[in-house]
Amino acid sequence: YKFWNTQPVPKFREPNLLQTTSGENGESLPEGPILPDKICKASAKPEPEKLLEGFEWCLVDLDDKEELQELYDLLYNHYVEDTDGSFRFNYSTQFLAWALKPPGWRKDWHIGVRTKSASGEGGKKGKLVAFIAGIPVTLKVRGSKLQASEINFLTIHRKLRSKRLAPVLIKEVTRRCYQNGVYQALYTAGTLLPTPISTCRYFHRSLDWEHLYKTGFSHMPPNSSELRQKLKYKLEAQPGTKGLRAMTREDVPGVRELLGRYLERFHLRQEFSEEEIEHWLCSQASKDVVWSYVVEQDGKVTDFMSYYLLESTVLRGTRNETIRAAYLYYYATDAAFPSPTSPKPKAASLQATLKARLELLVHDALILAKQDNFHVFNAVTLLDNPLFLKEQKFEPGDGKLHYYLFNWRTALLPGGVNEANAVDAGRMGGVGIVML
Ligand SMILES: CCCCCCCCCCCCCC(=O)SCCNC(=O)CCNC(=O)[C@H](O)C(C)(C)COP(=O)(O)OP(=O)(O)OC[C@H]1O[C@@H](n2cnc3c(N)ncnc32)[C@H](O)[C@@H]1OP(=O)(O)O
Ligand SMILES: Cc1c(COc2ccc(F)c(F)c2F)oc2cccc(OCCCNCc3cccnc3)c12
Repeated sequence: YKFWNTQPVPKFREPNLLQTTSGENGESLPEGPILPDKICKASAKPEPEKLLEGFEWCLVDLDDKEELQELYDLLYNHYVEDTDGSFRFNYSTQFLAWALKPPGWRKDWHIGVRTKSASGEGGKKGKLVAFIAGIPVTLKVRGSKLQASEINFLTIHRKLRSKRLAPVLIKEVTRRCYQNGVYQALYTAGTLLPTPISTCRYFHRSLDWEHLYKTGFSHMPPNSSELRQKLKYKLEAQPGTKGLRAMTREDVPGVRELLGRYLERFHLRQEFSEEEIEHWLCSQASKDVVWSYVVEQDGKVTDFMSYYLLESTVLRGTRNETIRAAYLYYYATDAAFPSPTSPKPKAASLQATLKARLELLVHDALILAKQDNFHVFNAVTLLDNPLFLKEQKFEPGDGKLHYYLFNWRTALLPGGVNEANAVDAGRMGGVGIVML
């Protein structure tokens, strides 16, 4: 039987709020909202979506250690696994607090579903069995600036799957966004839903091949050996870039300016305030979650790069093994801009300069991550990543990362891969947002 009253079939066919620019008979439609703001606002009911008996809505208070732990436990046991169910993301409590409480965060966008506790009203809290979260984000999509929400960490307890609860959670977070005057949302998913605006692919660069082999993350390629694999991924003991040092709060204005200019080269990107740059890259909240480095030359920040820690639990093994993965986060370099002195360089030589610079920065990131005992370094084919993935020995992952923009019509964006799903540096300039 169904826990959830399947929503009455809507009288009219609900507009697909995820579509690209061509209409039914191929005519090109204008960029912009699919449902006008005032329609969204008017449609936001004052009451939450109905849940069937035995379940109730709740807010998950991430400032409460106990509730943060409950969320951690729900995700630890029921969040995303890789395609063949060998690994599951293990977002730490510090990571979740950092990811879900950026400047401007809203308590009413941390939405949970609990079982109704036996003692009815006001008794002990029931069990947290589902969650969905949104955070506020300022998006730039081609020429448009949107105050949107970023939706993430949608999770339903395994025992409550395939009961149409996900659409109820999505409707509820939509309602609360509308109530707050937010009519667009950005999210990623590994599953193919109506109309992604872009599709990327993730890549993995081995740092500790033996550990990845032992845990079943990596396999022995034909006619290779453990020694040969270790040699293939061997790294220098120290980074090589002159002027490379850990980012500090004093670097925030310089990094914000550099990143802002660098991201203008991508059709989909986020605008960051100084508070947001600090939060995401070098705050107390990002400690032990994000590592950020700058390159300072003649008192100026000319480059920066960062990566975040996200462990995965190994599900098959007996001993509760873990994979410590570093994920390439934001970076920027002034090698992307024509230098004011040299005459207008040809695009090809500018890209060659950028590629060379990014190789050095990412190679140093690999060395630093290896120093900190990470087992693997992951990256997605967004930003300028296609310029260095192959050379830096990243191998393709077995899934895709689809980007979705809810209630905003815009043309498809290149995701750094071609039709054959191979990395393609000719398909850059689209996605400039790194999703956690
Ligand atoms: C303006 C503001 C708007 C705000 C909202 C914007 C939209 C936000 C959208 C959410 C962004 C999330 C971003 C992330 O967090 S992506 C990570 C998602 N989480 C996981 O993968 C964790 C493990 N899996 C689960 O917990 C469940 O399997 C989930 C919860 C994923 C589905 O639960 P369940 O397996 O019990 O299924 P159901 O019977 O309830 O419902 C089946 C329906 O749900 C559709 N479905 C399945 N997976 C997803 C998915 N990842 N995004 C959107 N829709 C999804 C599916 O097409 C089907 O619809 P329809 O095709 O039959 O109609
Ligand atoms: C997703 C994803 C994978 C899929 O493979 C794994 C999934 C879970 C694991 F525990 C694991 F170890 C994987 F390799 O490998 C990645 C490497 C780099 C970045 C990745 O996703 C980044 C954004 C994930 N955010 C939300 C989300 C989560 C899951 C599916 N789709 C979207 C991924």
